[in-house]
Amino acid sequence: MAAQTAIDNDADLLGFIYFSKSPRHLPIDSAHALMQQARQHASMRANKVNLVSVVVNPDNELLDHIGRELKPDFIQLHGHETPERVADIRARLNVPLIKAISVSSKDDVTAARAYEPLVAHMLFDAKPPKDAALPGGVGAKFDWTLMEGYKGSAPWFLAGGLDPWNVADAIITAKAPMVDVSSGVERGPGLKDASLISNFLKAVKGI
Ligand SMILES: O=C(O)c1ccccc1NCC(=O)[C@H](O)[C@H](O)COP(=O)(O)O
Repeated sequence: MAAQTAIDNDADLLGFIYFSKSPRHLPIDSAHALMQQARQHASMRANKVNLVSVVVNPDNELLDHIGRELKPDFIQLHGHETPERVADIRARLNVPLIKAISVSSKDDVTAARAYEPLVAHMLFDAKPPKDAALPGGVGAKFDWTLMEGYKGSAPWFLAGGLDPWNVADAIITAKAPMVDVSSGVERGPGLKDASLISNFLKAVKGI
């Protein structure tokens, strides 16, 4: 299981996608089973791993369902949720939030300020191509130097087009405290690859 490889290589967080257009989409029952296995594996190894439910413009019904059934450590909002909507979600759920921002310019990075008081972490991902079916997980990179001077009020994630070969350079260039990856550790859409996962984590931990 990919999650086990990630845990064995000291990943801090694992994401479980709830978005039906994604090749990584996991219905709630499947996510529940995988998250249970991941929690058991982490506790056997005395590793702490945080489990993240990733959603896109979720309605309240879905959020309540995820909160109740999956009990994730974080919920990642990867759509066009406004700061007002994020504030509503924060008031509704007792789950720390991660807000993803699609970046193609410095203004996108500046837009993060409005979310910072509302969330545990920001995640900066590349703006997907216009015709993309997915808002994330498409392997698109952005100019990492756009993160220059961004401090953030909490540790933040860099994402988008990262892989075992470029992640060290990305961390150094963007001065990123944390990174997130999806397609860069896959051998095909939705097919996580154990050796890519372990090489990615070795590259990150080796800095
Ligand atoms: O990965 C998906 O399929 C996905 C679908 C819908 C919303 C978000 C999604 N992924 C979110 C992530 O946090 C990815 O890790 C991030 O976008 C980077 O992806 P990649 O460029 O493929 O590493």
